[in-house]
Amino acid sequence: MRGITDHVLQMLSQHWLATFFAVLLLWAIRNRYRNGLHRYPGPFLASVTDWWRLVDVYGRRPEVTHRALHRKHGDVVRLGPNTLSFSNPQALRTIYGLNKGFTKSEFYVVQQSIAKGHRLQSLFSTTDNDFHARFRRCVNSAFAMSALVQYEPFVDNTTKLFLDQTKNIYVNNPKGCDFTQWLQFYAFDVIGEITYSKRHGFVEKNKDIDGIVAYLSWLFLYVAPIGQIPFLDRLLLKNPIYLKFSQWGFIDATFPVARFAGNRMAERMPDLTKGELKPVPGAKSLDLLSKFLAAHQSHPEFMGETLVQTMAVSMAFAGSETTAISLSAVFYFLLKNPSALVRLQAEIDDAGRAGEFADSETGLVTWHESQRLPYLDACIKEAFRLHPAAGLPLERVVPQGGAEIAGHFVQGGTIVGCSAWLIHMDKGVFGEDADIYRPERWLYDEELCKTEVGKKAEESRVKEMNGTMFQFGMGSRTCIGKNISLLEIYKLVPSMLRRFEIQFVDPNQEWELVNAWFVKQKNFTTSFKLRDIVTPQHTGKGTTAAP
Ligand code: HEM
Repeated sequence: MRGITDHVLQMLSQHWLATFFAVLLLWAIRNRYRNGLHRYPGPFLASVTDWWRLVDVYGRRPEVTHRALHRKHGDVVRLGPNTLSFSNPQALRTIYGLNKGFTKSEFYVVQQSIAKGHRLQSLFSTTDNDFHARFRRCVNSAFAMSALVQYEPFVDNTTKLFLDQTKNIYVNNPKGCDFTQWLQFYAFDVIGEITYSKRHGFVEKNKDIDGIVAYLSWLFLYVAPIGQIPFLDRLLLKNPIYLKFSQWGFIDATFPVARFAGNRMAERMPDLTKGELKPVPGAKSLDLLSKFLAAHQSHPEFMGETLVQTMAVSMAFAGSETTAISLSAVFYFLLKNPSALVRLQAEIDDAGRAGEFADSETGLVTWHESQRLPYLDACIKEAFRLHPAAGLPLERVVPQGGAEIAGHFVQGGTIVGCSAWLIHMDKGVFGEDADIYRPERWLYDEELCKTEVGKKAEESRVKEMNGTMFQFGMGSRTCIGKNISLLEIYKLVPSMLRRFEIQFVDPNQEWELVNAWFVKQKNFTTSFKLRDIVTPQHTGKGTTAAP
């Protein structure tokens, strides 16, 4: 027996190059035929190695590749040896449906932040459905629509400051404004204020405090490609040696956002260093941190200090870049489509004349006032549709036993996902002109609504579009901060348009997109001029709209 082993080892060492290629070939064949996925079309290299998709994502425009591949191959495309992308909206209900047993893939684990050398398993990044369900139950009420009322004053503070600072810094400024960055400063400060009743200070200082924005941008640039081969993360940022050194205090691997959260918690809870999670006596606050602390008090066995901190950190992680990207998209498409901008401006000014806004001094619009502006709603939805923030398929692992997805049986363990960049282009749902910006598609066609049948058809058309929108994900892992981000967007857009005339500095300049998991815009430079805020017109019988 020993003789045979020696002989084989000798052969292998003599022919190591041939051995290496033979092993490589076997590995490629195994990958190619894995889980029966060879039936699905896609780039050949993608079927044998995940390096194909890593390189594609590293190119920073994977959504363009995904669209081209689906145009060529149809509804299902193989993006990796074990990965399928679905573009048919029917797939959404199965992959993201409640209690279907799909779990998030390891892509999300790469997004865990680190504090003092420890990974923070967050609501967003956990792959454990039971842990997630328990965690979500603890914090869900803090994000309910009814809680919005409590957060609106926080949003108002930052929005008023933002309007004033836009005036002070950017009105008639010949250099113009890097609008995406400016909106990101806004989104960071709003989320800081809602979470801790304290802004980070981006808008006041008009600068990236503690390099948080730059760090986050860098992190997403890392997460997007490395997430395609998550194992690499263990060799790089979550290298156990690096983490150990950090735990021993030799290096500081704490994410700046986590440090900010830690400092705010320490201010709020002086006894934190003694391991006690007790708020300052008498402190009264309606912010998110106070709600997470209340969740700790009602579920102390589950919601410990780490989870409270993780939740606070997640707010900045998940809620700033995404909101800023969506706000940028709303403004960008309006500026690129002057007829839509004119119509929206008219809707807002008419409401101003009709006395529908309580504030005629700062231009601030309340959430309730914004809900009475249907064309605003259409413009925001159309921007969400054409530029969803997340730019990669939201990956899920098929449960053991496999699943039928949009007419295809897929084996357990396969990674599957849908990208909003494809779903939102579905012509069957959004119309033949799905690839152009047309907010009117969200409004009922008045002509058709003249008959009962036509009205029903219009209602079901718009209902189907709403039900297919995927910018916030779907199912049990749908965005928990959706209502907060809508609060910001529906308030800020009309408030800005009441107060300023916004233009491109160079009308011919197109923005540049960088898809680093979230699709961030660059080269979106705008100028601002002050507008006279339209005030209510008094007719003697109260306030009425102008003709
Ligand atoms: C326009 C702004 C936003 C967009 C487009 C957006 C998008 C998303 C998407 C697509 C997901 C699901 C990811 C997946 O299934 O893989 C998600 C989850 C999440 N979002 Fe948002 N988000 C936004 C704003 C916010 C805000 C403001 C917060 C916090 C206040 C937030 C916190 C979260 C959290 C914690 C999750 C994980 C939820 C869970 O797994 O239970 N997001 N978001």
